[in-house]
Amino acid sequence: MDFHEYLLTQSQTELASILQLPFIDGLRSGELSQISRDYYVAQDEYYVARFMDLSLQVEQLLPPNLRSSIVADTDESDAHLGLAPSNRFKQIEIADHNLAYLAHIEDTVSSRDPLQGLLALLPCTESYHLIGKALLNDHSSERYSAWMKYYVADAYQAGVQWIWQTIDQLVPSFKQVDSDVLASYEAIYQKSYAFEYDFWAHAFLKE
Ligand SMILES: Cc1ncc(CN)c(N)n1
Repeated sequence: MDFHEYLLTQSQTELASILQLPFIDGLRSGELSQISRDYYVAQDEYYVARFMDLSLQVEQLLPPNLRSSIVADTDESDAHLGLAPSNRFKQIEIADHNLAYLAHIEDTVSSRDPLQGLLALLPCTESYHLIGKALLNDHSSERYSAWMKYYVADAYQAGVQWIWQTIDQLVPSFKQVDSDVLASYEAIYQKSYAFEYDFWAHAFLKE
Protein backbone atom coordinates (compact mmCIF):
# COMPACT_ATOMS: atom_id res chain seq x y z
CA MET A 1 0.00 0.00 0.00
CA ASP A 2 1.34 3.43 -0.96
CA PHE A 3 1.40 6.29 1.54
CA HIS A 4 -1.52 8.14 -0.09
CA GLU A 5 -3.60 4.93 0.01
CA TYR A 6 -2.82 4.53 3.69
CA LEU A 7 -3.88 8.16 4.27
CA LEU A 8 -7.15 7.52 2.43
CA THR A 9 -7.92 4.73 4.88
CA GLN A 10 -7.49 7.30 7.67
CA SER A 11 -9.94 9.78 6.14
CA GLN A 12 -12.74 7.40 5.11
CA THR A 13 -14.95 8.20 8.09
CA GLU A 14 -14.62 11.98 7.58
CA LEU A 15 -15.31 11.66 3.88
CA ALA A 16 -18.38 9.50 4.55
CA SER A 17 -19.64 12.17 6.99
CA ILE A 18 -19.10 14.90 4.39
CA LEU A 19 -21.13 12.90 1.86
CA GLN A 20 -24.08 12.97 4.26
CA LEU A 21 -24.11 16.73 4.80
CA PRO A 22 -27.16 18.67 3.60
CA PHE A 23 -25.24 20.81 1.09
CA ILE A 24 -23.92 17.67 -0.60
CA ASP A 25 -27.40 16.23 -0.54
CA GLY A 26 -28.61 19.39 -2.27
CA LEU A 27 -25.99 18.87 -5.01
CA ARG A 28 -27.40 15.36 -5.48
CA SER A 29 -31.04 16.38 -5.54
CA GLY A 30 -30.56 19.67 -7.42
CA GLU A 31 -32.16 21.55 -4.55
CA LEU A 32 -29.96 24.20 -2.99
CA SER A 33 -31.18 27.68 -2.14
CA GLN A 34 -29.69 30.67 -3.99
CA ILE A 35 -28.37 32.04 -0.69
CA SER A 36 -26.63 28.75 0.05
CA ARG A 37 -24.99 28.62 -3.39
CA ASP A 38 -23.98 32.29 -3.15
CA TYR A 39 -22.49 31.75 0.29
CA TYR A 40 -20.55 28.66 -0.83
CA VAL A 41 -19.20 30.39 -3.94
CA ALA A 42 -18.20 33.52 -1.97
CA GLN A 43 -16.23 31.44 0.51
CA ASP A 44 -14.74 29.20 -2.14
CA GLU A 45 -13.59 31.95 -4.55
CA TYR A 46 -11.61 33.43 -1.67
CA TYR A 47 -10.38 30.05 -0.44
CA VAL A 48 -9.24 28.85 -3.87
CA ALA A 49 -7.28 32.05 -4.60
CA ARG A 50 -5.36 31.74 -1.32
CA PHE A 51 -5.00 27.98 -1.75
CA MET A 52 -3.37 28.43 -5.18
CA ASP A 53 -0.88 30.82 -3.70
CA LEU A 54 -0.01 28.37 -0.92
CA SER A 55 0.30 25.53 -3.48
CA LEU A 56 2.86 27.57 -5.38
CA GLN A 57 4.82 28.13 -2.18
CA VAL A 58 4.87 24.38 -1.48
CA GLU A 59 5.91 23.65 -5.04
CA GLN A 60 8.94 25.93 -4.60
CA LEU A 61 9.96 23.91 -1.52
CA LEU A 62 10.02 20.65 -3.49
CA PRO A 63 13.16 19.34 -5.18
CA PRO A 64 13.05 20.56 -8.83
CA ASN A 65 12.41 17.06 -10.24
CA LEU A 66 9.15 16.78 -8.26
CA ARG A 67 7.76 20.23 -9.08
CA SER A 68 4.67 20.75 -11.19
CA SER A 69 2.25 23.62 -11.56
CA ILE A 70 -0.56 21.19 -12.40
CA VAL A 71 -2.66 21.97 -9.28
CA ALA A 72 -2.26 25.74 -9.66
CA ASP A 73 -3.22 25.53 -13.35
CA THR A 74 -6.85 24.60 -12.67
CA ASP A 75 -9.50 27.34 -12.71
CA GLU A 76 -12.24 26.49 -10.27
CA SER A 77 -14.37 29.48 -11.17
CA ASP A 78 -15.62 27.17 -13.95
CA ALA A 79 -16.89 24.79 -11.26
CA HIS A 80 -18.48 27.72 -9.40
CA LEU A 81 -20.44 28.66 -12.53
CA GLY A 82 -22.02 25.21 -12.33
CA LEU A 83 -23.74 26.36 -9.12
CA ALA A 84 -25.30 29.40 -10.82
CA PRO A 85 -24.37 31.98 -8.17
CA SER A 86 -26.02 35.42 -8.28
CA ASN A 87 -23.97 38.63 -8.27
CA ARG A 88 -24.82 39.03 -4.60
CA PHE A 89 -22.10 36.54 -3.69
CA LYS A 90 -19.51 39.32 -4.07
CA GLN A 91 -20.94 41.12 -1.04
CA ILE A 92 -20.75 38.12 1.29
CA GLU A 93 -18.16 38.37 4.05
CA ILE A 94 -15.39 35.82 4.36
CA ALA A 95 -16.21 33.58 7.29
CA ASP A 96 -14.07 32.54 10.24
CA HIS A 97 -14.18 28.81 9.45
CA ASN A 98 -12.71 29.61 6.02
CA LEU A 99 -9.96 31.81 7.48
CA ALA A 100 -9.19 29.17 10.12
CA TYR A 101 -8.76 26.52 7.42
CA LEU A 102 -6.42 28.77 5.44
CA ALA A 103 -4.49 29.65 8.62
CA HIS A 104 -3.91 25.92 9.22
CA ILE A 105 -2.50 25.47 5.71
CA GLU A 106 -0.45 28.65 6.01
CA ASP A 107 1.03 27.63 9.37
CA THR A 108 1.96 24.25 7.98
CA VAL A 109 3.54 25.71 4.86
CA SER A 110 5.56 28.12 7.00
CA SER A 111 7.39 25.09 8.47
CA ARG A 112 9.06 24.97 5.02
CA ASP A 113 8.79 21.18 4.93
CA PRO A 114 7.27 20.34 1.51
CA LEU A 115 5.81 17.04 2.73
CA GLN A 116 3.95 18.69 5.58
CA GLY A 117 2.74 21.39 3.20
CA LEU A 118 1.44 18.77 0.76
CA LEU A 119 -0.33 16.90 3.58
CA ALA A 120 -2.19 20.09 4.50
CA LEU A 121 -3.16 20.65 0.83
CA LEU A 122 -4.09 17.04 0.09
CA PRO A 123 -7.63 16.83 1.58
CA CYS A 124 -8.70 19.84 -0.46
CA THR A 125 -7.35 18.39 -3.67
CA GLU A 126 -8.42 14.76 -3.31
CA SER A 127 -11.75 15.12 -1.47
CA TYR A 128 -13.46 17.13 -4.23
CA HIS A 129 -12.43 14.53 -6.78
CA LEU A 130 -13.80 11.73 -4.59
CA ILE A 131 -16.98 13.71 -3.83
CA GLY A 132 -17.48 14.51 -7.54
CA LYS A 133 -17.12 10.82 -8.41
CA ALA A 134 -19.50 9.71 -5.66
CA LEU A 135 -22.11 12.30 -6.72
CA LEU A 136 -21.89 11.45 -10.41
CA ASN A 137 -22.66 7.84 -9.48
CA ASP A 138 -25.57 8.84 -7.30
CA HIS A 139 -27.51 11.97 -8.19
CA SER A 140 -31.16 12.44 -8.94
CA SER A 141 -30.98 15.78 -10.77
CA GLU A 142 -28.67 17.06 -13.53
CA ARG A 143 -28.88 20.65 -12.21
CA TYR A 144 -25.41 20.70 -10.66
CA SER A 145 -23.80 17.99 -12.77
CA ALA A 146 -21.40 20.55 -14.36
CA TRP A 147 -19.98 21.09 -10.85
CA MET A 148 -19.52 17.33 -10.39
CA LYS A 149 -18.00 16.87 -13.83
CA TYR A 150 -15.42 19.60 -13.23
CA TYR A 151 -13.90 17.58 -10.37
CA VAL A 152 -13.76 14.26 -12.23
CA ALA A 153 -12.49 15.74 -15.52
CA ASP A 154 -8.95 14.94 -16.67
CA ALA A 155 -7.58 18.42 -15.85
CA TYR A 156 -8.58 18.24 -12.18
CA GLN A 157 -7.75 14.55 -11.89
CA ALA A 158 -4.21 15.23 -13.16
CA GLY A 159 -3.63 17.44 -10.11
CA VAL A 160 -4.93 14.73 -7.78
CA GLN A 161 -2.68 12.11 -9.39
CA TRP A 162 0.28 14.46 -9.13
CA ILE A 163 -0.17 15.14 -5.41
CA TRP A 164 -0.71 11.42 -4.64
CA GLN A 165 2.36 10.45 -6.62
CA THR A 166 4.50 13.20 -5.08
CA ILE A 167 3.53 12.24 -1.53
CA ASP A 168 4.32 8.59 -2.34
CA GLN A 169 7.73 9.61 -3.68
CA LEU A 170 8.50 11.67 -0.58
CA VAL A 171 7.46 8.77 1.69
CA PRO A 172 8.32 5.60 -0.24
CA SER A 173 7.84 3.27 2.75
CA PHE A 174 5.57 4.76 5.37
CA LYS A 175 5.79 1.65 7.57
CA GLN A 176 9.37 2.58 8.28
CA VAL A 177 8.51 6.08 9.44
CA ASP A 178 8.82 6.58 13.20
CA SER A 179 5.34 6.28 14.76
CA ASP A 180 5.42 9.78 16.33
CA VAL A 181 6.42 11.34 13.04
CA LEU A 182 3.71 9.38 11.21
CA ALA A 183 1.15 10.54 13.79
CA SER A 184 2.23 14.16 13.26
CA TYR A 185 1.76 13.77 9.47
CA GLU A 186 -1.69 12.26 9.98
CA ALA A 187 -2.65 15.07 12.34
CA ILE A 188 -1.92 17.71 9.66
CA TYR A 189 -3.91 15.74 7.07
CA GLN A 190 -6.85 15.04 9.35
CA LYS A 191 -7.05 18.62 10.53
CA SER A 192 -7.51 19.71 6.91
CA TYR A 193 -10.24 17.07 6.52
CA ALA A 194 -12.02 18.42 9.59
CA PHE A 195 -11.90 21.90 8.02
CA GLU A 196 -13.29 20.45 4.78
CA TYR A 197 -16.22 19.11 6.80
CA ASP A 198 -16.79 22.52 8.40
CA PHE A 199 -16.66 24.24 5.03
CA TRP A 200 -19.52 22.11 3.70
CA ALA A 201 -21.46 22.20 6.97
CA HIS A 202 -21.44 26.04 7.01
CA ALA A 203 -22.51 26.30 3.38
CA PHE A 204 -26.01 24.93 3.86
CA LEU A 205 -28.43 27.81 4.35
CA LYS A 206 -32.17 27.76 3.98
CA GLU A 207 -33.90 30.45 1.88
C1 LIG B 1 -12.80 24.35 0.63
C2 LIG B 1 -12.41 23.68 -0.62
N1 LIG B 1 -11.81 22.48 -0.59
C3 LIG B 1 -11.45 21.88 -1.78
C4 LIG B 1 -11.67 22.47 -2.97
C5 LIG B 1 -11.28 21.77 -4.28
N2 LIG B 1 -10.03 22.21 -4.74
C6 LIG B 1 -12.28 23.68 -2.96
N3 LIG B 1 -12.57 24.32 -4.11
N4 LIG B 1 -12.67 24.30 -1.79
